[in-house]
Amino acid sequence: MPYQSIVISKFRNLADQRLELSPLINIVDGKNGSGKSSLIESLYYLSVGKSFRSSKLDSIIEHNSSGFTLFSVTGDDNSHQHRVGISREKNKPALIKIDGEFIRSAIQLATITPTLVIEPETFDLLDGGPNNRRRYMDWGVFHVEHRFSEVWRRYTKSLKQRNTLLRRGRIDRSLLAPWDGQMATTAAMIDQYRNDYIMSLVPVINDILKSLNQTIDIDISYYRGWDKKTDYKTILEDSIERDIRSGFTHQGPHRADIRIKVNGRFADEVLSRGQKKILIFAMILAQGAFLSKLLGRKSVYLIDDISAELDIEHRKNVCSYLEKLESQVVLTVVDIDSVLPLFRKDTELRMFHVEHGKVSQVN
Ligand SMILES: Nc1ncnc2c1ncn2[C@@H]1O[C@H](COP(=O)(O)OP(=O)(O)OP(=O)(O)O)[C@@H](O)[C@H]1O
Repeated sequence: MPYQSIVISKFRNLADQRLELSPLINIVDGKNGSGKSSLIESLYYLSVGKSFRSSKLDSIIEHNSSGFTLFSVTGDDNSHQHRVGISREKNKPALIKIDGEFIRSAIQLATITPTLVIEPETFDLLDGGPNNRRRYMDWGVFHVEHRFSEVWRRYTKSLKQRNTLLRRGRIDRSLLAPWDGQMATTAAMIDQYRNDYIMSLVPVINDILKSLNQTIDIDISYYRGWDKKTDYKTILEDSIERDIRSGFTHQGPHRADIRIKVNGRFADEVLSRGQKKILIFAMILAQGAFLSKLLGRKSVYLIDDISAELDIEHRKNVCSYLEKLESQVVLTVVDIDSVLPLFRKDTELRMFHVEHGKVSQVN
C-alpha cells in the first residue's frame, strides 16, 4: 500500500512538515547533508518501527528535542486506508498506533506496507557478514509465510533459554531436553520456509537481471545453519560438550546463510564492484516482484542516492524497470538531472527538493 501522506516532527534534521506523495515515482533531490536520507529513513521507520541507519534513538531524535513523531496515511484508490502513528521519546517505550489502536509489537506495521530499501549499506549484502543475508532472506519469508514470525519467535525464545542454561556450565542435561525439542521442531519449519523462498526467488532474480540487460545468470546456495544430512536434534545432542564450553549454541537457523554464485563461482569473488551493485539491485527488486506475483501485494521501494551507486546505463535500466512496476518508489539524488531524463514524460512523477531539512514539492 503506498504512502499517501506523511507528517514528520523532530526526526533528525527534518523540519516539522507534511508531505503528499505520488503513488508511483517520487524523486527527492537536495545537496549533501540536506536531509534526503533522513526522509527515506523516516518512511522506513513508519514501515517497520526501526531505522536502517542506527539503533540509537538519541541519534534519530532531532538534537534539541526529547522525542520524535511520525504519522502516515497509506492506501490506494481500491484499498482500505491505514493510519499509522509512531511516537518515540527518550527513555520511554515506543508508542505505535494503527488506525487509532495501540499495538504491542512493531511486527504488525510491516504487514501494512512491505517496504524495500536500497541504501549504501545494502551493498554489503554479498561481501558483508551473514546477518545481512539472513535479514534479506527473512524479509521475504516473513511476507510470504504468515506463520514465520511466530515460529521464529518460538525458536529464538528457546535458543535464549538454552544458552542461559549452557552458560551455567555444569548442568543437568535433562533441563535442556524441552528446549532442544522445541528448537528442533521450529528449526525444521524455519528451514523449510527459507529453502522454499530462496528456491522460488532465484528464477525471479534471473528474470530481473535479464530485464536490466545483464547477461549473468545466478544461483543461490542456501545453508540452513547445520549439516544438511543430519537432523537438528542430533546436532544439538552431538555438540553439547562444545556448546557448554563456549556457553552458546553453535549451530541452527540463527547461523543460516546464502551464498550467491555466478556460473558456478561465488559472486563476491568474481564480479566487479559495478556488477555486484546491479546484482544487489536485482536481488532486492526480485523480492518485491515475487511478493506481487505470489500474493498480489505491492511493495514500496526506497532508494537512497541512486546516482552514487549506478552509472548512467545501469541507472537507465533500473529507472525503466521501476517505471513499469506501477508501485510506489521514492528515489533520492543530489542532482535531479541524473535521473529525471531517464523517465518517460507521461509517468506519474512527483518531484521534491530538500533544503536544510525542509522538503518542498517542485512543479
Ligand atoms: N538527530 C539529528 N538531529 C539533527 N540533525 C541531524 C540528526 N542526525 C543527523 N543530522 C544531520 O542531518 C543532516 C542531514 O543528513 P542526511 O544524511 O539526511 O543528508 P543527505 O541529504 O542524505 O546527505 P548526503 O547526500 O550527503 O547523503 C546532516 O547534516 C546530519 O548531520
